[in-house]
Amino acid sequence: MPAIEAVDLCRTYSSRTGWLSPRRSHVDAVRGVSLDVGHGELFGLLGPNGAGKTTTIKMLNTLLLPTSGTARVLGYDVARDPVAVRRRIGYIFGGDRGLYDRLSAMDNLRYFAEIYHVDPREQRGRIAELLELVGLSGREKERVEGFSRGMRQRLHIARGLLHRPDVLFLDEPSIGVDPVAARDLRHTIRTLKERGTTVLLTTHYMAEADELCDRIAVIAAGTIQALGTPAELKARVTDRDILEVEVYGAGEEHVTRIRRLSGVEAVQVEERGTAQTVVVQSRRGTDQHSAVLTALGSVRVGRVTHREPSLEDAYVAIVEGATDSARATETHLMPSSRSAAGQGN
Ligand SMILES: Nc1ncnc2c1ncn2[C@@H]1O[C@H](COP(=O)(O)OP(=O)(O)OP(=O)(O)O)[C@@H](O)[C@H]1O
Repeated sequence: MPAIEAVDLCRTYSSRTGWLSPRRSHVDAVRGVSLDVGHGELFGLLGPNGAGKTTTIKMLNTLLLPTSGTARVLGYDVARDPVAVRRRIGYIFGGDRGLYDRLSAMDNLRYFAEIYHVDPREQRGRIAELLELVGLSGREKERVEGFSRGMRQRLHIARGLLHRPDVLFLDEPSIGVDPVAARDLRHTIRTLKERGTTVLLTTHYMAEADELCDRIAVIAAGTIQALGTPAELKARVTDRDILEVEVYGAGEEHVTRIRRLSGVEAVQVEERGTAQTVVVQSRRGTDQHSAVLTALGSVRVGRVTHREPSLEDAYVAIVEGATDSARATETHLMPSSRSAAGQGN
């Protein structure tokens, strides 16, 4: 039996908008997600903003009811047995919520230990052990308001582990933390895995996912687009050459021109202060160097480098593939919807 099992999970949000003439709108946030996470596995959920990651996690940890489909955590059905699920899981999300700033780290943990019904005789020992695990020993008497973002995140993790959950949901734990704090967080997450905790992690940082995850599901537009080990996902782009071009002031028209070049499979633009890095994925052997420079026209160009494909390139290829097929479906649907409108006139 897997630690987490989802079968065809769907969630539609319905909301009313407008006051005088209210209208109901629907968003299909998750559309048929199926996955299994093994005991002690560190499983990553990656995807662009709005892909449905948080909605999926919230259905698995009982905060949201699925519209359809089923999910079990440690054998308990999330919809029918939410209390049994909650007793055995921890949920840690990035950001500022969930801690009391005016209290010390120790008082925060004592307070949550009470809420989680941790046996009073065990509280002291467990809190000391968790402070050690997350590297906050010696800082426990300080108020949380003086903590850096990284320290807060580590305190969040300690809080989420107070009741010794077997399964931990980590929703973007490293959001907004500096590289050194992010490395410490990764160390903590790895230690949790070594201790046998099952972890479901969402992150926007590919290097983090590559380093930590046993398997990864890439989710876009509410469905799983690819699932496999980091090596398996990377294997999808081993037949590609990667060209990185540092530019100053490239616009959408330049990116579109590069996308249209024969042999180009995907283009991604990363903003880096005043500069941008245009990452061009092309079929292996189709040298794009001069064609890309021509497409950039008079845009100032800095360093140009060729490199091996990474997990991030695989991710971009998968997400762009999903966007292209969604566009193709829309285009495919458009003529018939137009003609339907035409018939009505
Ligand atoms: N409470 C809500 N009511 C209506 N729509 C919602 C609600 N929560 C999320 N959505 C919509 O559902 C879709 C999926 O959102 P979700 O937060 O699950 O994505 P995500 O992958 O976690 O995104 P991010 O990386 O930005 O956190 C988005 O289109 C979002 O706007």
